[in-house]
Amino acid sequence: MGILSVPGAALAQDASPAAAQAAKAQTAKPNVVVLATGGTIAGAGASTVNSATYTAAKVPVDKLLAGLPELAQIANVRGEQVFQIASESFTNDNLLTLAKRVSQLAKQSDVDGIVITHGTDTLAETAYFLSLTVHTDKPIAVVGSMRPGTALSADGALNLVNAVSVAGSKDARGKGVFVTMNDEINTARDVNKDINIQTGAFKSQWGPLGMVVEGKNYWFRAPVKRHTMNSEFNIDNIDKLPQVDIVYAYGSVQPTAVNALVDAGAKAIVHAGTGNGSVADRMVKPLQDARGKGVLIVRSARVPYGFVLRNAEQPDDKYDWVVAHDMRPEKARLLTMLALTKGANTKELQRMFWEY
Ligand SMILES: NC(=O)C[C@H](N)C(=O)O
Repeated sequence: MGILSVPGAALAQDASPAAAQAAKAQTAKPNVVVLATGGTIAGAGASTVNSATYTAAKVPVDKLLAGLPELAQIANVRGEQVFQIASESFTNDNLLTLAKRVSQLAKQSDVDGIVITHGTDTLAETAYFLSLTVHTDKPIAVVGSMRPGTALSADGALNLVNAVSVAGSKDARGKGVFVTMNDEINTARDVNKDINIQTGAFKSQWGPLGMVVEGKNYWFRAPVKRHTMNSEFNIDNIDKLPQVDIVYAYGSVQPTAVNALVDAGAKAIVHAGTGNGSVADRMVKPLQDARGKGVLIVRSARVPYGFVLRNAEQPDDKYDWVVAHDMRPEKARLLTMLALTKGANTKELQRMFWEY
């Protein structure tokens, strides 16, 4: 073995404690904590051909990590089981518990990055919630899989290795919360689940930030919207989220749902409108009435791409409504809930939709 290949060989020239420490820091692996919440990445099917028929949230985190010896080459990894649920069953309480734990860990000097394993159905929502509420510049990677580990061509193993790699990387610092699926690094704000049966399910309409290939990150863009360190929301100060619900638009839609939600105490209603957030004529009055009772109205679109323009389709200024910009209804709901924890009015909420 040549002298150059001996780790710490440089110490031979300068054996001072400071130099030794610097050399150690250079070769030391990052400490990454994996918070497991369930989902298909922890799922198991009856046979290798069961890629879509299986039970989610079965495999405990220690078993998941033990099955991936590759992780030890990238980082010092330890796991914590926060929940064991399929992500369609996530609640506001789950979001609060998870975000508070992420925030605690991010403050620890012995943690360099955090990975959250999660079901894919609401993964993009949780990732966005974390990016809005956790004040840290440490990388947070949220990851899932489209196939259980028992299936042929299971995608969870590489997705998780890539998540740990990104969470442990210095070059990912300050860039917020990521979703690392299918070799791509997407920013939490933009990414959504767009396909429900293939491994390339997560897409951002504005493109990924980069890719992970063989444990190395290749960055092409950086997020421009406010997140993590620059957010005005802080999970350490939030213990409860207000009721915000979504009303879906379709031909023949009736005001039944809007009226029921107002009666049930909704503080805001996100309208998942057709086209550019358009609203059926028979829905305008019920939404105006809701606004009259103090309920915030957010006009979003059920169309997955593009963005809703203010005062196009409906006179938002006149009705005192807010537009969700390019946020899908389920993500618009999260930002609206957080805005309400600060007592935001429609003007402030609209400002937030432009900024986050
Ligand atoms: N691929 C998945 O993870 C889907 C599953 N239903 C979940 O979100 O937990």
